[in-house]
Amino acid sequence: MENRKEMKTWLNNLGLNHPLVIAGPCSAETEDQVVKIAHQLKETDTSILRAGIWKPRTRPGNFEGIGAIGLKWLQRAKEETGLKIATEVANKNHVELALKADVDVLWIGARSTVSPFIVQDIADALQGTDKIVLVKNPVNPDLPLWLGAVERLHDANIKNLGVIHRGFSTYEKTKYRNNPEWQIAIDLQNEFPDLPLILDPSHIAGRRDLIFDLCQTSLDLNYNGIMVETHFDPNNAWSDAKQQITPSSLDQITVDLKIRKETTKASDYQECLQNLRVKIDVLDQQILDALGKRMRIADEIGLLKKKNNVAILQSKRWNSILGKMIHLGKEQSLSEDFILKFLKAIHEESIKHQHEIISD
Ligand SMILES: O=C(O)C(=O)C[C@]1(C(=O)O)C=C[C@@H](O)C=C1
Repeated sequence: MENRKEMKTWLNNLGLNHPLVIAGPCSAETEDQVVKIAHQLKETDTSILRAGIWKPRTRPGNFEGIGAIGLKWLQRAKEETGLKIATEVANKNHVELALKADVDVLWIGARSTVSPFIVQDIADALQGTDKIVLVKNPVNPDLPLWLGAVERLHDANIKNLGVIHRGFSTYEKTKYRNNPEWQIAIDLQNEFPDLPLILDPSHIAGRRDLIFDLCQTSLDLNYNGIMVETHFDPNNAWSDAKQQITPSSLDQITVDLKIRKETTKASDYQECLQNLRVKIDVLDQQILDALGKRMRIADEIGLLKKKNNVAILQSKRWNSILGKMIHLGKEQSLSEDFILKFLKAIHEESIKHQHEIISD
């Protein structure tokens, strides 16, 4: 699969002058709930109403979705509000029922994206559809697996594709329910700049107070839209109560979000930017020169160790470098996390060089 301008056609055809907003309850609970939320969302920037009908839960015993009856409620909401409707599909049966109910947007959930078997079954069932199909990232941080799922759909002649970034599972507890790992979405955009990319801040955050900041970060990273779980009574939602917000909070978020343009031709901006980028280019060159010089010294140490039959790894020395550099980094407003990543990469390369020298 290659990037093509036409990947964005379905999004452009919506004719929006703001990022795409997909919103609606985590789960369809009752007919009244779905229809009421749809009417409230109609008054916001929302174009697509979402609701889970079949809910994959981590552990059994939680509400697992209302099932096919919910599709009728979505259809009614669509008729009354004109919003497009979206739901998650996880197998051939779901696909058939959703297509029969004329669901406009089908998404593949994170737990399905991890399995090429499941994705292939869904792709086969969707073969050639003109519906919009969105692929959530797999639960594990694996870009090829995510793109592989999109490719399977693309190979099934499905043209209206997009991806949803919902974050990645981690064993350690962080402030997020699912770690954003923004770099993965940045790498995805580098490879497929025209594949519509939508943020699901609800599943990344797991709690409503983080949703605004996540949305703002995504817009600063050129995402094309957001998918936000909304409910008129979030605290009493049957699933994911902590991460849902009211339609009016969503409305406020879209008002407060700063939508930045991809770039501008304004001459003062271009001139200033050019000057600053020249400075960065010079510094990048200096950093590379310094890294090259450092590596040649590590090579000399490697030779010395070889002659004297000394081990490559010198933990005491390495820890003292780390401690000193973290301290110096702080003086330059560089985070400990960054300094650690940066130095570890240098150390790894240094060890690789010395290993080649010693085993030569
Ligand atoms: O000081 C050494 O012994 C080195 O080989 C240099 C170096 C480094 O790159 O800084 C590399 C490997 C050791 O684990 C410690 C430090």
